[in-house]
This record gives sequence, structure tokens and C-alpha cells, in this order.
Amino acid sequence: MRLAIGSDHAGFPLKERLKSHLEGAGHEVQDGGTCSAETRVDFPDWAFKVSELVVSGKAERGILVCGSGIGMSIAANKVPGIYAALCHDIYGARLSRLHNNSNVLVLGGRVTGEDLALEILDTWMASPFLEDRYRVRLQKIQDYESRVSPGAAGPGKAGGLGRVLVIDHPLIQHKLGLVRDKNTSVKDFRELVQEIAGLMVYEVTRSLSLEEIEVHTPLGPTKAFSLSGKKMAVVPVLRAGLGMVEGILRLIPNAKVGHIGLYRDPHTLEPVEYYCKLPGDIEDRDIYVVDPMLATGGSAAAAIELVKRQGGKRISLVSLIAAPEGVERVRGQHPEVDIFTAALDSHLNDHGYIVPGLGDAGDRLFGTK
Ligand SMILES: O=P(O)(O)OC[C@H]1O[C@H](OP(=O)(O)OP(=O)(O)O)[C@H](O)[C@@H]1O
Ligand SMILES: O=c1cc[nH]c(=O)[nH]1
Repeated sequence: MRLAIGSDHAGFPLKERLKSHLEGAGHEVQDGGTCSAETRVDFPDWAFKVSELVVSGKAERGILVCGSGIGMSIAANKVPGIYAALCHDIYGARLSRLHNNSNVLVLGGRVTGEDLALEILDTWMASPFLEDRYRVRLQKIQDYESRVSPGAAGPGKAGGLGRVLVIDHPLIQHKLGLVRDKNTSVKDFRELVQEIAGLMVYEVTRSLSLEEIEVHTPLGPTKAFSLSGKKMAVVPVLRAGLGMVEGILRLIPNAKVGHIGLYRDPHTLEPVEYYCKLPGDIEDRDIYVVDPMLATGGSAAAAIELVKRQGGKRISLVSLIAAPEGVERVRGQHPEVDIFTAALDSHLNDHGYIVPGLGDAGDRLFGTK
């Protein structure tokens, strides 16, 4: 497994012991520091460094050590996507995985002896998460986290479970009010949908990783950041998803575009597939499936399934308005997918329309009613 480890000066001796134990067992360990017991350092620096390696996916799990373990666990748990467990015994280590899917183990170098620490570590490493049984509880924590810090973690985030993020930025909410209004013209509706989709991109892409580069300003060299090498694909679900594509491409112009043709049978409300063309290297891309309406979730779940069948792995769903029924269905079938939406509405009516929603998105975009 790819692991990240870190400590402050007080945890340094135990950290070194844990690291060689893990390497001896064949794990790949990134040592975030610190590198001496003599120089006093501040534990949050190491807690954040290791935690960020975990949420970015560069490490699958992390291990932190300070004197008591308390400071490290407080700091690590401030990082969205981190579920750090301070363990003093084997029972706690096991449960922190089985029940809580902890992705960072914290130990107290001055309170836990070396032999016990190694047993705790081995137990924690070997214990699986009992997802079927405890998913709902973990999801509640993730939902809370998503509400207070939307977009903090991205596809492939820690814990393996997708999140539902309601992007409640005032500009988005203002424009959403306009698209809901039945008196908004087709032209304005179309423009507003593109604008909202573009604004949502800021949150949807928040977790993209950056590379440090050097550039030369007119005044001299400086460090800067680049997204280079990041491959993305936008996959609209026809027809209405097309209404969001230009707005998204304005911000990520190098993304490739796939198309999935689905319509909802008006009687069964189940999706009927009629077209699918995705970029050939879809498996290497971060994929944004876009459709303004997530109603029963049948279309979105089927679209995601098609993307997966062609090799897509890192998939997010971006909708303007979602119904609870749709969210549940997508989550049930594709639990790892992040769902971004600008609104989570009340319910579906008897015809499968979102209430209050905005009506039929395709008809309003293309003026076909
Ligand atoms: O969550 P669901 O219950 O599947 O409903 C959502 C789907 O319904 C709408 O498409 P529609 O079938 O009306 O086709 P269109 O986009 O071609 O108008 C919408 O754009 C979604 O694709
Ligand atoms: O409310 C809804 C539901 C499905 N499709 C739409 O366009 N609107």
C-alpha cells in the first residue's frame, strides 16, 4: 500500500520504528518528516502535510505520531476528507477501520510503547471497512463536511465514498432563481444555464492537483502552479446536458467532450439509450457527466454506467437541480461518484418531474414545447 507518515520531534523515534516496520512489510512509505528528535517543530505542519497526501490520493492512508497523539489528531481532522483515529489499543484500532473507515492512524510516541504501537499499526492496516453496515453513518459525516466546505476533496477522495455537494454560492443561487422562473425566455434560459455551469466548475474542479513550475515575470523568476498533464472529459447527457457544455469549456478549454444519448421513457420513466461516443482515452481522464436535472436518477445512473463500461474511473456528476430520489439512486448504484448540484429540491411529482424544479430542461433550452 502507498502510505504517508509524519511526526513532530516528540513522535520522531516511534515514527522511525513504524516506518521501517512498514517498509519491511513491503509498503511504499512517503516520509513527510520531521527528521530529528532534537529540533522542536510544530505538529500541525506535519499533520497537514500527511493529510494532504492522503486526500490528494498520493497516499492511500497516513500515519501520524506526536507526543500524546492529541494535537496531531485535532489538526488532521481539520482537513476535509481525513478521518484520523487516535488509538491507544488494538480494539480501538480495529474499530476505527471496521466502523469508521479511518484513513489516518495517530499514535502518541510518549504514551504508547513500541511493541504495542506496532500491534496497533498492524491491526489498523489489516482491518477492512464494513461498508455495507456503516456506510450511512460515514456518509452523514461526509455530508456535513460537504456542506461546510464544499469541494474540499475530489474524485478518488479518502474513504472511497462520493459526496453530495450543494453549491450554494450567491451568484449561482441568484441565477438559479431566474432559470426556475417560468417567464424566463428561451434565450435567457440558455445563457443562464451556461453561466451556472461555468460557475459550478470552480467547485467541481477544486481538488485538481497542481504542479509547481518556475516562470519568469518581468521582474525575475518565481514559483507558480500549473495544471499541465491533467486530463479531463466533459460528458453531457443529451439533450439537456448540452446546455451546460460551453459554460464548462470556457474554464477548462482543453477538456475533451463525450456524448451520451439517453431519453426518459415517459411511461416507465426509465432511460432509453440511443448514442454513446466518448474520448478513446477515457480511462485516463477526470470525467464530469453533466445533466441539468437529476430526477429519478435513472438517466444519470445509466450514463455513469456507460462511462464505466468504456473504462472511465474518476467520475463526478454535475447537475443544476437534484431530487432526493435521484441522489439516492445514483448513490446506490455508484457510491463512489461525487454529485455536485446547485439545489437539492423537495421531491418528484407523479410524472417524475422535480418539484419545484424548473420544468422540462430540454424543452426550455431548445424551445421545443
Ligand atoms: O433522473 P431522470 O428521471 O432520468 O430524469 C432526468 C432526465 O430527464 C431529462 O431528459 P429527457 O429524458 O427529458 O430528455 P431530453 O434531455 O432529451 O429532453 C433530463 O435532462 C435528464 O436527462
Ligand atoms: O423535472 C424534470 C425531470 C426530468 N427532466 C426534466 O427536464 N425535468
